[in-house]
Amino acid sequence: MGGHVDLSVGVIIGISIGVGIGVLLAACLVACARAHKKRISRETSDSRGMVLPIRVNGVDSSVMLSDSINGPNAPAHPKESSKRPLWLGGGENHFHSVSSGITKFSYKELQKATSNFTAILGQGAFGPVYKAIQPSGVVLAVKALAVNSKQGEKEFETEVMLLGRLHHRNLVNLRGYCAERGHRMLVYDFMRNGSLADLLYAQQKEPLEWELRVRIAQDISRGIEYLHDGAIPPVIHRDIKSANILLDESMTARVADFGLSKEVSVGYLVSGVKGTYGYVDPEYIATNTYTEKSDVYSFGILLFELITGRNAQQGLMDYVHLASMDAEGKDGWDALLDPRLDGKCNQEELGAMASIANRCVRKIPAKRPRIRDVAQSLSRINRRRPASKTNKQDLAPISDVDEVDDSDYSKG
Ligand SMILES: Nc1ncnc2c1ncn2[C@@H]1O[C@H](COP(=O)(O)OP(=O)(O)OP(=O)(O)O)[C@@H](O)[C@H]1O
Repeated sequence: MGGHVDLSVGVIIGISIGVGIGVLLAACLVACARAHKKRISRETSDSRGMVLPIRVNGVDSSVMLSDSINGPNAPAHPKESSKRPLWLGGGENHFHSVSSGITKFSYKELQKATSNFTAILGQGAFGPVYKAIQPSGVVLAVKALAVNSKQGEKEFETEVMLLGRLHHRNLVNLRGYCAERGHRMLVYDFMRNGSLADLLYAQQKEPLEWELRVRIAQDISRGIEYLHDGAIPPVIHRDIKSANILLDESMTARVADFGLSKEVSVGYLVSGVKGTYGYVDPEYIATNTYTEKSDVYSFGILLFELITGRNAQQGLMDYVHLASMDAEGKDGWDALLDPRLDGKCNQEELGAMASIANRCVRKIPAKRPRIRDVAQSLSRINRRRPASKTNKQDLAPISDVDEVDDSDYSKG
C-alpha cells in the first residue's frame, strides 16, 4: 500500500516536472519568437530612417536617406515604378539595380589630372573643387572633402557606392572617388556652364531668358522628383539652392551635392540646422524633422529666385511678401518679375510659376505639393509654349490646369 502511494506520488511529481518543463520550453519558444520579430521590425525601421554619415569638416553632415521609404510619399512597392513617367524609369524598375559603375581613382591620377590640385573651380563648405582633365580628354570635377579621421575608408566607400547608384539626366552624376592616405575626394561630371547662382547674379552676364528659366525650373523639379520618388531608398537632398544647381553644356540644369548637407551658419554661428540660410524650411527649424516637403519648400524659394532674379540670402522672401501685399489677384505677381525681363516674359506663365512657388513655401508642410506634382505643372507650362505661339485661342488658360490657389499666401 505504502509502495503504491510512493509510486503515485512519484508519478504525480514526474508528471508535474514534465508539464513544468513543457510550459517553460513553450514560454522560451514564445519569447524567442517575439524577440526575433522585434529584431526584424527594428531592422526594417532602421533601414527606413537610414542616415549615412559622410562626416566632413568635423561635422556630422549626414546623407539622409529618407525616413519614409514606407511612408506616404514613398513608392508602396518597387512595382509602383510602372506608374512613374517614362523619363523616370516608368514601366521598368531598373535604376536601383544599376550597379554603381563608380571608378576608384588613385591620388596620383587625380593629382596629375588637376595639375597638382591647382586648377581650382571654386571653394565650397566641404572644401575646394578642382577641374580635372583625364588623359582621354574627359573633363571632370573633383571635390576634395576636408579630411575626417573618424570616417574609415570602407565606410566612405560604402556611402559613395550608394550615391553612385543615383543616375538621372537632371543630377550631377557621381563618377568616382578617391580614398587614399587620408584623402577623401568625390569625382563628378564637369558642368560647363557653372552654377545657376552665378548665371542669375553675375552682373556682366546677359540675364537668363524667361523661357530658359522655366525650363531650368522643370529640370530641377525632375531631379528632385527622382531623388524623392525614383531612388530606392528615397533621398532627401536637404540643401536645394541655386548654388547647388549646375548647368551642363546644353544648359540642362542638374541638381548637385545630393548626399552632402552641411550645417547652416550665420556668420560664425553654427546652428545644428542643416541646409543653407535663406532656403531652410521654417517648419524643420521648429520641429527638427526634415521631410521631402522641406526640399519642396527650398525649391519654392528657388522658383522665386528664378522669377525675381533676387538672391535668396538677401531678403528675397521679404520682397516677395511685400510684392504680394500690393498684389491684387494673380496679376499682382507681375511686380515680382526680374526687372531685366520687363516686356520679355509671358504674363500667364509668370502667374503660373509664381503660384507654384507660392504653394511650395506654404507654412504647413502637408499643404505643400509633392515634387512630382510640381514637375508636372512645370512641364505643362513648357509643353504648352510652342503651341501658344501658333494657336493661342485653342488653349485653356494655364491656371485651369495648374489648380492655382493663392488663398493661403498670407498664412504661409
Ligand atoms: N561638377 C561641377 N562642375 C563644374 N563646376 C563645379 C562642379 N561642382 C562644383 N563646381 C563649382 O565649384 C564651386 C564650389 O562648389 P561646391 O559645391 O563645393 O560649393 P557651393 O555649392 O558653391 O557651396 P556650399 O558648399 O556652401 O554648398 C562652385 O563655384 C561650383 O560652381
